[in-house]
Amino acid sequence: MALAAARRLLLHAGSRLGRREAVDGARRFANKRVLVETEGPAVMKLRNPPVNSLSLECLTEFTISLEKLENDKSIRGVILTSECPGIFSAGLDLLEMYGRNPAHYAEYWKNVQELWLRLYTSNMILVSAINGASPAGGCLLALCCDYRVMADNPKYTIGLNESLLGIVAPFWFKDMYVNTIGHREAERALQLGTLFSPAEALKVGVVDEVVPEDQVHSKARSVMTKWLAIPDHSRQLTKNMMRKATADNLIKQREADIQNFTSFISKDSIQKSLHMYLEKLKQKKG
Ligand SMILES: CCCCC/C=C/CCC/C=C/CC(=O)SCCNC(=O)CCNC(=O)[C@H](O)C(C)(C)COP(=O)(O)OP(=O)(O)OC[C@H]1O[C@@H](n2cnc3c(N)ncnc32)[C@H](O)[C@@H]1OP(=O)(O)O
Repeated sequence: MALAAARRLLLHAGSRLGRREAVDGARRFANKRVLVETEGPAVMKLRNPPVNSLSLECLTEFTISLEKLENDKSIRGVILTSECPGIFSAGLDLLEMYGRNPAHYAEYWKNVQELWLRLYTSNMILVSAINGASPAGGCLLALCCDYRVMADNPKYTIGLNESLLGIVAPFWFKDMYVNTIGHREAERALQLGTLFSPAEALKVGVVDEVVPEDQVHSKARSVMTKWLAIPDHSRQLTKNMMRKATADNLIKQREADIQNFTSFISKDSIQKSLHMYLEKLKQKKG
């Protein structure tokens, strides 16, 4: 209920902002954590500092922005990137999965599923300009895209590292990984929780291209131009043919997946693992 109300408020605020900024001449709309520019190829920028973690608010704003773009028939493609220096996205917000109650976990997971289903089955062309670290849920966002361009900076890593946190990537994360890099590579990377450097990610197929950091956005734009030259109807039908079974696999068991997540994440042993991981992140500073 609370989330539905927040969603209505955000939609309302989003459209108000949209109108005001259009009057200024810049075709863009924004909410607090997501900025969307629709001048030229549409660009969606995550801006949830310090690390673009996907908090419930961030997920909601992201989903709403995507919905608005999907409803605008003049927009055929979106570049997904980050406004936080050195970070694409740190993935799901650990604080949404730690020390909360089961109802909160269920609500959070429903919204994670929702964003994934929308991104993965989007009719639009999605290109990610990965301009920073992209672990776990950050990698998931990138994997939903049709093409991934990553900055050539060895400090940036990408991959599904859940097992390093003592948690398990859900079956639909795994399915998408298998679809992208094949069964053997996915099996190894998931068990080890591998975070790939850009060069390794390119080799294994987690990303499609690695370019110098200052060329990530221009490369993403030129990729978009190429993809936009393909007729929408044939490209969309092909994308649907490739992805539908994977998405349907979650759709048919959404409720069970929410229950699984809620009971798994509520376990004392899992909460303890998350606590230790969060402490490790804190200690890294000191
Ligand atoms: C068998 C049945 C299974 C059923 C299903 C069950 C499944 C559970 C599966 C759940 C899936 C989860 C997927 C995820 O996405 S989990 C999140 C994984 N993310 C990470 O591991 C990233 C952790 N972060 C980092 O590695 C680094 O922060 C960094 C992104 C590389 C950036 O490094 P740096 O620039 O040095 O910044 P700091 O490390 O100092 O961080 C700043 C600040 O941000 C906090 N933080 C970092 N990441 C997160 C996060 N993901 N969520 C929340 N908060 C985060 C960090 O703690 C610092 O906070 P303080 O300033 O307060 O210390």
